Amino acid sequence: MDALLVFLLLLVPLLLWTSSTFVFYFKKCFYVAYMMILAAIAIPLSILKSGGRDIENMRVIRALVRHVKYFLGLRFDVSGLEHLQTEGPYVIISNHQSSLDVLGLMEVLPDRCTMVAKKELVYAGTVGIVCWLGGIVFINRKKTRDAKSVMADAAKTMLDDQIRLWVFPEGTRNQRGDLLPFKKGAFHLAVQAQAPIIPIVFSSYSNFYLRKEKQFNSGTITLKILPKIETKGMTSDDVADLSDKSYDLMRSVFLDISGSAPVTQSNGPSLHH
Ligand SMILES: CCCCCC/C=C\CCCCCCCCCC(=O)SCCNC(=O)CCNC(=O)[C@H](O)C(C)(C)COP(=O)(O)OP(=O)(O)OC[C@H]1O[C@@H](n2cnc3c(N)ncnc32)[C@H](O)[C@@H]1OP(=O)(O)O
Ligand SMILES: CCCCCCCC/C=C\CCCCCCCC(=O)OC[C@@H](O)COP(=O)(O)O
Repeated sequence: MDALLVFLLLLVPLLLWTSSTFVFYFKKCFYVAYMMILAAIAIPLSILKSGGRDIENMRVIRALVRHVKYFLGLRFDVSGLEHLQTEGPYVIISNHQSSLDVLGLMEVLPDRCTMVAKKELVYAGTVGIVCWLGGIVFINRKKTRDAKSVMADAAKTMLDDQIRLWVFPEGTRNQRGDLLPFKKGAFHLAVQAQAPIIPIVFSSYSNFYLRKEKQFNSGTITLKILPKIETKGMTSDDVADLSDKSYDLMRSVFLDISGSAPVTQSNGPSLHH
C-alpha cells in the first residue's frame, strides 16, 4: 500500500511536469515549423504580387501571420493604434523579448513598414527568403562601421521611397524582465531622416512564457503604442539625449504594463497581470 502511495505521489507530479514541458517543446516546434510553411506560401504570393524584393510584400506577410496567435493561445491587447496614423516616414522602436515578437509586430504593422534585422536571419530557410522579399534591412552587428553605413543608406531610402522602419534598439533578444540599454542606430536613423520616432512597448512575456522553466502557457500581451517623438531640427548632438529620453519613457511603460518591478528570470514567474 505504502509503495503504491509513494509511487502515485511521484507519478502525478512527474506526469504534470512532463506534460507542461511537452507543451513547451510542442508549441515551440509548431511555431517554427508553421512559420516556415507560411513563409513557403508567402514566397510565390510575394513574387506574383511585386516580382521580387519589395516593401509591399509586407502586406502578404502580415495577412498570413495574423492568425498564428490563436494556435499558441496568445491574445494581444493593443492601445494607441491612432499614433501610427501619421503621414510619411517614421521609425518605430520596440523592446525585443523573443521571436514571438513577430506576432505582435504583424498585429499592428502599418503599411509601407519593414524592419532592421541581423543578417543571419536571411539564412533562416523560407523565413529568411521572406524577410529578404519583404525588404528587411540586414545589418552585420559584428561590423559596426558597415552597420552604420547600411543604416545611413536606409535613412535616405526612407525619404526617397516614403517607408517606415521598425528597429529593436536593444539590438538583441532579452527576457530579463527589464530593457537592455539602447544602441544608437535607430535614433541616428530618425535624426538623419528628420522623421519622428514612435515607441511601441510589449509587456513582459514572463507571465506565460518561461524559457528556463520550460513553460509556454496561454496569455495576453499588452501592446502599447506611444505618441510620436518629433526629431525635426535635431542633429547628431541630440542623439544621446533622444535615446535616453526614449529609454526612460519605454522602461517606465514596460514596468507599468508588465505589472511588476524588474525581476531576473531566475526569480521565477513573479510577473502577473
Ligand atoms: C508569412 C511567413 C512568415 C514569415 C515569418 C516572418 C517573416 C517576416 C517577418 C520579419 C520579422 C523580422 C523581425 C526582425 C527581428 C529581428 C530583430 C533583430 O535582428 S535585432 C538585431 C539587429 N538589430 C539591431 O542591432 C538594432 C539596430 N542596431 C543599431 O542600431 C546599432 O546602433 C548599430 C548596429 C548600428 C551599431 O551598434 P554598436 O556599435 O554596438 O552600438 P552603438 O553603441 O549604438 O554605437 C556605437 C557608436 O556609434 C554611433 N552610431 C551608431 N549608429 C550610427 C549612425 N547610424 N551614424 C552615426 N553614428 C552612429 C553611436 O552614437 C555610438 O557613438 P557614441 O559616441 O558612443 O554615441
Ligand atoms: C539565424 C538562424 C535561424 C534558424 C531558424 C529560425 C527559424 C525561425 C522560424 C520561425 C520564427 C519566425 C520569426 C522569425 C523572426 C525572428 C527574428 C528574431 O527574433 O531574430 C533574433 C534577433 O532578433 C536577435 O537575435 P540574438 O538573440 O541577438 O541572436
